[in-house]
Amino acid sequence: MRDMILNIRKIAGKDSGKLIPVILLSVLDSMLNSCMYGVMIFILIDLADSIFTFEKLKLYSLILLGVFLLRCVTQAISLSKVQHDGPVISKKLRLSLGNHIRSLNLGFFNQNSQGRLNAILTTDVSDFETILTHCVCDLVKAIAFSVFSLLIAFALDWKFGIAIGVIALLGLPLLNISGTLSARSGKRTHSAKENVVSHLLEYIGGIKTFRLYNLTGERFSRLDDALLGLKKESTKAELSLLPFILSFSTVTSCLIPIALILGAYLLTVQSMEPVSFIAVLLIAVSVSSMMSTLGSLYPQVRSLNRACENMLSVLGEKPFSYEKETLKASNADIAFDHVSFSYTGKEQVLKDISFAAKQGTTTALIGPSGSGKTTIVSLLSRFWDVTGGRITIGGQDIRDISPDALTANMAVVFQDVYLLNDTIMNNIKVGKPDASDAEVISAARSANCHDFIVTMENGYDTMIGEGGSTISGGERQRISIARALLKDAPIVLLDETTSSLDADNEREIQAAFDRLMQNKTVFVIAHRLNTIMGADNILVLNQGEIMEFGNHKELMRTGGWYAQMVEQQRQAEQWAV
Ligand SMILES: Nc1ncnc2c1ncn2[C@@H]1O[C@H](COP(=O)(O)OP(=O)(O)OP(=O)(O)O)[C@@H](O)[C@H]1O
Repeated sequence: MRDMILNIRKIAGKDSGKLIPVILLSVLDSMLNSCMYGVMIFILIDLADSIFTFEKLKLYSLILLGVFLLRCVTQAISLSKVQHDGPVISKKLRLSLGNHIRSLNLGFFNQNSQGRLNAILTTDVSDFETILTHCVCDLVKAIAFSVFSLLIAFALDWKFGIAIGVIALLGLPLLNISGTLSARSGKRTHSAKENVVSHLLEYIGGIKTFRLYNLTGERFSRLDDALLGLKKESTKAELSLLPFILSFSTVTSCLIPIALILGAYLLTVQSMEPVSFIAVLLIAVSVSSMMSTLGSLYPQVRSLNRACENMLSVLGEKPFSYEKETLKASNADIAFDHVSFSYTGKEQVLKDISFAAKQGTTTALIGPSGSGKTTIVSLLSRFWDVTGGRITIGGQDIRDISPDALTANMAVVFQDVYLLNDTIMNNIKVGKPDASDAEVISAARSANCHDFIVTMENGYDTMIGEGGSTISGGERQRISIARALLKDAPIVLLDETTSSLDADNEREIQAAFDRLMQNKTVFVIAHRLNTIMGADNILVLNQGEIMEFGNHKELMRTGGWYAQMVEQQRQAEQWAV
């Protein structure tokens, strides 16, 4: 329990303090509830003593009405606080989780499936909110009511107080076992849920591929298996808890017959008034039902720890460290200084890479598939941190600069163009959120996408589906080029930029890039050699090592891998002619 409270404080921070008034109001509500029983006992005593007058009726009615109204107010305040604070806590939590995830290197996503992250951001956050704001308060009410009732029972007759206390103590181990079981089975059910979400996301995202390869049936059966797994785990969880919840409620139900037998005995030996006997029976019935509520709430509250642990596992991941919020460099010269890198910590993907790219120059990265071209560009964008050596911009180590400041200085057009589920106008404005419509249109013209945009039904206000699913690959790429043009950043990273364009488009786009590249430091990954022959430097990579470095002429003179590739391409073109 102590761990859980510490975890709640770690996660909700100052917001966990918002719970204190709600918990106090719950205690007050339970106290008022017990008061009503107290008043009823007084009425019974007065009736038994035949001193129940009209004046007393008025007094008791007034007290009961007052207590009732006070309870209404208490519950209204508590409920409105819960309704207000709950969504605030979950909103802040989702934002802080999202913000934290944003600051992590991409290795985090290699180790955490989309299904797991999805389950944490949705299920765990809403479980945390619901359990914390509703179940915890109900649990406090049930405990407080039982304690107050126990005190009243003691006041009426200490023997009844002891009887209720003993029953409660007998139930505690059962309650503890069901809480522990619930926590364990909750973990298994949660991981089955993660599995379902992963399969669901894969099924939706890969539906085109599955259809093309006739895999819809097989993939659907995997999803079906995952759903079956979830059903099994949920049923197992319910069934494993059932005996303990039932035993707990049987033990607590024993309160009523015990009170009856004990009361009957005390009545016969004349050590108890009949009226006290009836009052004690009333208390036994209400405590018994309150303890049953406790039995079903406690396992739920214990599962709060699972949600806390999952969220803390994300929040505990170390974000990128940096010293400076802005990049203050006099130029955009980029240098790789003995850089090595491994995604897994085992296999070296880049080995001792050193080269310099001066501002205003274009460096083309070429080499066989898997040689490390994309990795170089990813390291420059600080999607990952180098494992050896350093990368500098204008002499500053990029690890000293905040990832936001770094990417603010880069315009990127990667292979996988992701467009938002928003209008074309807003998708291009991603490059410069405060750009005017005229600037957007000018960038779109330069990227050769204005013409196709204006033919669309709503022009620049046309909505693009999630990921850009409603437009063609070439159109998606040209919109992302317009974004890069609009951003006009000092560093430009291009990855396979012209692969989805036809020859006419490619010429026009190339002209737009030539304008964009002026006085910028450009890195371009291209498989077609004719697009990079004019580059200032060509870096040929092989298995993570620099094989050749120089401009087209220099590399042709050395007659290495690059020269062979150019020769092969020439011959292929001649064959084609
Ligand atoms: N996220 C990742 N986790 C683990 N290994 C990775 C990851 N991304 C790439 N790799 C591995 O790193 C190596 C270099 O990959 P990279 O994508 O940089 O090559 P590339 O030269 O750009 O290839 P291509 O031309 O096919 O795009 C490959 O062996 C690849 O399998």
